[in-house]
Amino acid sequence: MEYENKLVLAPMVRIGTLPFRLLAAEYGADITYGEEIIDHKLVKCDRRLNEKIGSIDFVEKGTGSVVFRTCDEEKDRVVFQMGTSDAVRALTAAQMVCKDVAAVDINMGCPKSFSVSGGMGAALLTKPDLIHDILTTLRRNMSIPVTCKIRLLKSSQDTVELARRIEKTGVSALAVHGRKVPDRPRDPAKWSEIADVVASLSIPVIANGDVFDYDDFQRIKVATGTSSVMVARGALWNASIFCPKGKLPWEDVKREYVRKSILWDNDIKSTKHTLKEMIMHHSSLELPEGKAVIKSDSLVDLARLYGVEKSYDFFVKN
Ligand SMILES: Cc1cc2nc3c(=O)[nH]c(=O)nc-3n(C[C@H](O)[C@H](O)[C@H](O)COP(=O)(O)O)c2cc1C
Repeated sequence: MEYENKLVLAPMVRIGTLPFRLLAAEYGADITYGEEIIDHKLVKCDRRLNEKIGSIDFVEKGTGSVVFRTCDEEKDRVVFQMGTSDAVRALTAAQMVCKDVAAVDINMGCPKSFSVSGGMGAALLTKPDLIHDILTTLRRNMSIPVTCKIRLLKSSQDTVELARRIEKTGVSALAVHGRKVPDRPRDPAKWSEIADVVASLSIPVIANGDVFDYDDFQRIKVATGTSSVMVARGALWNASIFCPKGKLPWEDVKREYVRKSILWDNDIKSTKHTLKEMIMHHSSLELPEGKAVIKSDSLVDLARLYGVEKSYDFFVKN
């Protein structure tokens, strides 16, 4: 996979499942990251072909829950993002999915206590030897691209130093979220510090942070000097942000998301969570639509709510 000149859907826990990734791609995303999946969880899964819907599922033994679902249509652009703190376990997990995805990415930016206390996510940023171990192990043993996603360190110099070490492991690209570990999402992303990384590396850098409109793609490219841009919240709130002609009405985007969730038999909890996040941004969960989503028990309830019963009938009959 190439990483130059790409519009990228960022990894988002509980959001970046198959229907959301396909939605973003339909609107113009070139590369779509899946939600972070922890290596411990993936290694407990079996790979199964789901003949009913034509997906490839990684299903947890014992519970039967689908941990990762993908399909042939996205094989050349989907990135499997992993949470890990151990090179050997990361490799075991990566080898399980490598034939079904375009690349594997390691999350080195998540500041949440669940990740950090397990030595994953942003905890890795202070362990350059472990980063080296994980990335070189994956690189040497995998034929698909390996990448990672970091946050900024305390000083720009520290970030550049770490980015240079990461580049030496042979990764194909580096995504940089322009915030530091203690920063909140409302703090502005520091595009100038991403620019320092871009200027110091030869591999493609994917700039991430505060892209909310199509015009922002050009602004962040100019400000950072890179050609590839990753979007999280801007895509969550309206996945058609990737359309060069401008965003579609969010009502249409939401309905298309529900339709795809039905066709790909998406987990109802994850579908509701994504819809609630969209509604909270544009309106309120206290209004009738929000209340109805909260009350929905199944995809058929959501099909009725959004007037896409035909998709549900198609799903049931086929
Ligand atoms: C709902 C949500 C879930 C996220 N989950 C992940 C994740 O699984 N892995 C990751 O590396 N970053 C995750 N992030 C961080 C985003 O990928 C991104 O780095 C951050 O939101 C900044 O981009 P933005 O300004 O476009 O939102 C998440 C962000 C949001 C809003």
